[in-house]
Amino acid sequence: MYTVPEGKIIKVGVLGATGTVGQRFIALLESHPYFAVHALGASARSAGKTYALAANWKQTTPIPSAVRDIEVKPCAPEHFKECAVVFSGLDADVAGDIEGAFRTAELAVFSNAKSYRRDPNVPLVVPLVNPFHLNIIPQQRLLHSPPLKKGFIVTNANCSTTGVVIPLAALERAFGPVESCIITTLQAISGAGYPGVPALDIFDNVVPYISGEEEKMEWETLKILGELADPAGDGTLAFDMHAHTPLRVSASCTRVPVVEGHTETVSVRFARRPAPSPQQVREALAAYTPVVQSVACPSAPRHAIWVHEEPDRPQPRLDRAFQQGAGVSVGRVRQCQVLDIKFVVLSNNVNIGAATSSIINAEMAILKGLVAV
Ligand SMILES: NC(=O)C1=CN([C@@H]2O[C@H](COP(=O)(O)OP(=O)(O)OC[C@H]3O[C@@H](n4cnc5c(N)ncnc54)[C@H](OP(=O)(O)O)[C@@H]3O)[C@@H](O)[C@H]2O)C=CC1
Ligand SMILES: N[C@@H](CC(=O)OP(=O)(O)O)C(=O)O
Repeated sequence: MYTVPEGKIIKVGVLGATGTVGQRFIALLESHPYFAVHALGASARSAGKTYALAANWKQTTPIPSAVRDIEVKPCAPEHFKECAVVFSGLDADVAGDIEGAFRTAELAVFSNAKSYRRDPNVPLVVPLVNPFHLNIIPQQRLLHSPPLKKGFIVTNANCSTTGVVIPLAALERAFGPVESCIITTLQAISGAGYPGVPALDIFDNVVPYISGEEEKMEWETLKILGELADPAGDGTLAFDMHAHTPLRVSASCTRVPVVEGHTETVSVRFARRPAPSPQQVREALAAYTPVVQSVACPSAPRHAIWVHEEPDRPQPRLDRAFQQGAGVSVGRVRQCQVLDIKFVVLSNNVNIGAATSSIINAEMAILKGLVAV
């Protein structure tokens, strides 16, 4: 493993820097031990302005002084060529073409958009779950036309998927495969970006539909919890989509009048009989230590999963800022009369659901020697 020498600065760029996720990147990177923001990109509406003028800043901390006067550039690779890492918070409508062009220009892209999540050579990485999926990057480079030396794309997951796969990974590590999982989400309005859902739609209301969200959750969970395998034994890697035991996931997604923090109610059935007890599940969740913690990624949370004993937790307003939103909070672990166990999970959709995941993924890729720094 590569170790970033003390005092070394790694230049990074942020695409979609003015948006909800982009602003969170900027806020988090301000105190990062070795990443320094070097270039910012957004649409033609913002390009040419200083960041302070272009961004309608909505974070609870002030705009970092180091970025206030940086000129926002169009999202073209030539403006980012000095960046070892490029984070993307681009709108999905444009992310596919722009991120693809950045990869072709030999840049390392860590994306929040859905555009490449289903690509068989692009890892879909929730850093507290499957950082070993980064191992497909050399193959991704090789299969690119022309083959690449440095460029690649890593995606992170849909924010609701992220919240649920962390406890599911902990349960699978402790008790073996989960067979079925039924999820209902209560998603915050910040998940829809800015300005997001109109006030007249969400105030005093619950909207029981988020376009494409249920399908993403049901599919992404299988890629993330699956293995990166070599099915033909010829060195060609492929994601096995949890093939060792079929995993059935059913998601129902709703939008609720919460600003930040996605709540999800989750019921699971294990393959193993007898199933673990609620107390065994609580202990396994609390004990879960992801690899990114043991290799000291600076943005990894100290507790991947915080297990609440109080009967009325987790709650978005109380728990979304815990550990800067880098872990998840679980509570109400109890017996399920239909499947085996049910619980509630709360994750910060803009932090571990988006920007924090990309940052830890980049830290891990650097430690693995996959990024030219
Ligand atoms: N919000 C969340 O909780 C999560 C979001 N995501 C994903 O992250 C991405 C960003 O989401 P979010 O921050 O919420 O979205 P926003 O709508 O808040 O921000 C979108 C960003 O994309 C930029 N942009 C839009 N059009 C163009 C263009 N033609 N060329 C260059 N830049 C453009 C905008 O720049 P400008 O200001 O100049 O218009 C802005 O910086 C999306 O793909 C989303 O699906 C993933 C997980 C969670
Ligand atoms: N759709 C999610 C956020 C998001 O943008 O997800 P994705 O990156 O999968 O499109 C939400 O509204 O909360």
